[in-house]
Amino acid sequence: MNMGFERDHFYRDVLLQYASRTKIIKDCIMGALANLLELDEDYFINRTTTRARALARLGYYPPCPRPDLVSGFKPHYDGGALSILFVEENVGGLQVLRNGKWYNILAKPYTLLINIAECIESPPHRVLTNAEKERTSVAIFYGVDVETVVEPAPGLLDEKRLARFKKIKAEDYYGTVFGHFRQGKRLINTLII
Ligand SMILES: O=C(O)CCC(=O)C(=O)O
Ligand SMILES: [Fe+2]
Repeated sequence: MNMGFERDHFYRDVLLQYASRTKIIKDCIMGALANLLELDEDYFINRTTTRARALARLGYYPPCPRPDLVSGFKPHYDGGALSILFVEENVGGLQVLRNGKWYNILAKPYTLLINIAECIESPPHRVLTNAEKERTSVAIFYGVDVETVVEPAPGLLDEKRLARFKKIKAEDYYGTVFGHFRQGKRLINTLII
């Protein structure tokens, strides 16, 4: 019997089911966010659905004897539209930067952490290593439609609120965003007007 195949198959089914269910959450949040910003309710949903990529990243952080010297995940901004993160409870490590201070984000049982990503506005975050406990996480990154243009929403601009960033085709965004990340730079900074 090919146990490897059986396992892979099961794993794929679970991941697909998880991703399609969290996609419903993604659409709820995209709709609510558009409503809050007084844009058309479908504004973000239309740009993150048809040919949008979704990516899963499974993180395993082994215990590390020197958390003071080794980071789990360097400070970064998530790419795309929205990330949904499932982390182990009781193992901290995730931190978000706000007003120059890193805040611990603790996971409660049965909760998902939602992170707005860079095409809307991502907070910088990082993961610290833990000296005693191992940690696993499942992140699903919901991206933007490859045929869309990432731009300041026209509905949010007027003569007093001018665009602060140039537009970029989603295709070009994805083509260059990881290269910038690897170099410790931010693509968005190259779009400042
Ligand atoms: O593992 C985590 O808790 C966060 C990982 C993360 O920020 C990412 O994969 O972008
Ligand atoms: Fe992240």
